[in-house]
Amino acid sequence: MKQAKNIYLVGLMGAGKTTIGRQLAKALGLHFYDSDKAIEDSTGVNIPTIFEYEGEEGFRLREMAVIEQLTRLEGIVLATGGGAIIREQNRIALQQYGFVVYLQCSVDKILHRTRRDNQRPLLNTDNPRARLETLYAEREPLYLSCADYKIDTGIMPSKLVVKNILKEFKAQNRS
Ligand SMILES: Nc1ncnc2c1ncn2[C@@H]1O[C@H](COP(=O)(O)OP(=O)(O)OP(=O)(O)O)[C@@H](O)[C@H]1O
Ligand SMILES: O=C(O)C1=C[C@@H](O)[C@@H](O)[C@H](O)C1
Ligand SMILES: [Mg+2]
Repeated sequence: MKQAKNIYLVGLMGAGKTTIGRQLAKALGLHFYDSDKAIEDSTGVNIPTIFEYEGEEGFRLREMAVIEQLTRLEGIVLATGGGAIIREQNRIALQQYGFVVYLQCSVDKILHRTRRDNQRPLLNTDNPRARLETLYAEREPLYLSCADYKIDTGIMPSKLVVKNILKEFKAQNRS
């Protein structure tokens, strides 16, 4: 079993990566990073603007560069962008350097959580439910393929999600 010093969170938009990631980092005394925020900080613009000017492809290239940088750090909790696992290079880096947790969440819950937010360009469509269902179907196998642990964030409070992840992370570090 691997003994990772980092926790990397993967999962769809609104699954809770930022929320859970911050709490995990606090509990473990680790630094928290968010690949979306790192991209925004380095470009000085928000994600919808990057999509507008560079398209999804431009965004994915930036995301890959940021993940390459962040996976060099040791002792961090990293919330990855919802689509980071699309690129094989990212999946390999995440698997290699961290304990990867897939935050699973139903489409219904995600729609509810993201209903008032317009910061997610892929959901700015006439039919966000259909879009999410497609993304879920396409990405679920990829999330699972690189995850060391998965947990459903739609059925329990974030505190309990954090408690379960901490238990698994500590167990893999002991074995
Ligand atoms: N376990 C949970 N139970 C209830 N609500 C939650 C839970 N986890 C997160 N939320 C809520 O869901 C919303 C989305 O969570 P968050 O922003 O952490 O998702 P995310 O995975 O980082 O999304 P993105 O990929 O778009 O950055 C927030 O309003 C948060 O408070
Ligand atoms: O699911 C996705 O592809 C995305 C999720 C967000 O975290 C951002 O990375 C961006 O909006 C794209
Ligand atoms: Mg987030």
